[in-house]
Amino acid sequence: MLGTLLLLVSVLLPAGFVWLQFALHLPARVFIAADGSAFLASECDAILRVLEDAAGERVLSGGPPLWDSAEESQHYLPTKEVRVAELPALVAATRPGVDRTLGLLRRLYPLEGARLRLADLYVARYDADGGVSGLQLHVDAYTLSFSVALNAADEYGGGGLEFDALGQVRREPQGNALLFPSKLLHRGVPVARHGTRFALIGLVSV
Ligand SMILES: O=C(O)CCC(=O)C(=O)O
Ligand SMILES: [Fe+2]
Repeated sequence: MLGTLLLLVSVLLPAGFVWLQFALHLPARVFIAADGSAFLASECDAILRVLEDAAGERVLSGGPPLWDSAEESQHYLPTKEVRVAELPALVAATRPGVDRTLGLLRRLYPLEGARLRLADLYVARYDADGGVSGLQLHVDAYTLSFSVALNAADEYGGGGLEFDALGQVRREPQGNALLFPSKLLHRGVPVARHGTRFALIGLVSV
């Protein structure tokens, strides 16, 4: 019994140490990947088209609504999310941009060559009328996070991603990605007045 316990501790200690290193020593910096360095506007349009088609098919087939599937959310908060892995066409449409974004994370944060693992990838939506309009202040469950603006900021009123420490709401143009350490407090500002905001969210463990 004691032998098993010791073995467990000796395995957990280095893993815990590595986690602490990254979680606590990452610079509290938010980077903006602009001008197609993360996602092209055309790739964002393609992603939204896949979602629109999938939502339509669900209605036709009488299946559960596409945007009803937030059980796997990391948040104990109401969200409207579609997991990318649920739809093969969504996996294909997001892959080039996700690969570029992971490359940027590798270059921008001091990760000492550590392997990055995409722990979760989903599209979040916020609607001005009805449903979920925003997401209250929180930290994410992993080490690094990114949020890609899938649609143009003039398609919704209010909205955007706010970082507590920056005291600034970022309403990015389509295709721009915000890259940040997961433990920086942030929130999805409620979409008010009109429209819908779509964001592709990636959570990365190191
Ligand atoms: O709305 C966003 O851009 C970020 C969403 C978010 O923080 C999350 O899903 O954890
Ligand atoms: Fe978050």
